[in-house]
Amino acid sequence: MESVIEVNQLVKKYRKAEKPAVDGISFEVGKGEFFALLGPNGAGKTTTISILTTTLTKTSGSVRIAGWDIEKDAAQVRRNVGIIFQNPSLDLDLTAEENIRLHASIYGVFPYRPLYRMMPAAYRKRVEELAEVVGLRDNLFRKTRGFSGGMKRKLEIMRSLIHKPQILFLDEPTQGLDASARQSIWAYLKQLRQEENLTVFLTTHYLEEAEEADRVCMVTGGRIAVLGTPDKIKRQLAGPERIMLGSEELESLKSELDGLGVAYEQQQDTLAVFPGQRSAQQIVSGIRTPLSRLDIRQPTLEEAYLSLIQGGEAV
Ligand SMILES: Nc1ncnc2c1ncn2[C@@H]1O[C@H](COP(=O)(O)OP(=O)(O)OP(=O)(O)O)[C@@H](O)[C@H]1O
Repeated sequence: MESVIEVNQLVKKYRKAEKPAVDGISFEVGKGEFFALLGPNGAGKTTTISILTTTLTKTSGSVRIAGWDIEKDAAQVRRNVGIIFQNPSLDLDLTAEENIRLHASIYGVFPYRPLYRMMPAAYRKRVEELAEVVGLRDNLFRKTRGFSGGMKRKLEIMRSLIHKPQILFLDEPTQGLDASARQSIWAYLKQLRQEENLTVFLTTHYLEEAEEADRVCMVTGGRIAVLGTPDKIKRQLAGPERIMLGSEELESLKSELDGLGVAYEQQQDTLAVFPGQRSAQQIVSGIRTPLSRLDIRQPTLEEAYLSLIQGGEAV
């Protein structure tokens, strides 16, 4: 897969800081990929995303975005990325559309005209398409001061996509939004990824959002602790799947499991069985004791994340 983000041995040491906020990280993100950067407070996520979007200078290392060097070709990098930061940065005295128009002309995507109807047809078409998908069509010409948090976020997403960037950077984009606003923003981003092959680079504290990612990179203390698909991370950090067994005759079940030589752990009236090299089917077919519960539980990303931050050290 073609890489659109290439980060090599990136280091950022703030002035007067004792140790680097970002301490030699390297990774690549492929075109169209959904990549999530996850980590506890102070891990270095905002620092990393700020360097990648040219709003902060690095100490050392190299970064290429859409093939362009973030320092030598900063203008081209900016043309190819859309950015949504933690704090909304809309002008509340302008209408939704005016906010977008201003942004589009600052970026040099469309020339500024004082009225919407005087803007080029291509601009109006893009605005209307985006407004339709995010569901802001009826509010496009209203002042943003009265917008809810969710509406403001949707407008920011529209604004960040007006110049058809290849990569969208989102720094905790759904912070402070309710579950339904979060869900509709994610549904919209999914649609864009499918329709425009957009690459999405996300930092988040919401683990269920990272669960949807193609790959997750967990950072702690400015270093990569683990990088891979959510499935790989779960297996690596939270251990393998468990078979959850319940029975009215728990003692008999335990002695059968002992006889089969499989490891298990009692959790109240349920036994969590660790299948090891065997399949769940092989284990269950060796059991005669009647079962009242049988299910297979995968570790969640939440469990993986907790085991990482409690463990503290890089895996
Ligand atoms: N402008 C700054 N000057 C000095 N140190 C800073 C500055 N910005 C961040 N830091 C430090 O760099 C480290 C990484 O911070 P950063 O904001 O990148 O982490 P984060 O993972 O985004 O955290 P959060 O989830 O809380 O946003 C922290 O120790 C922080 O205190």
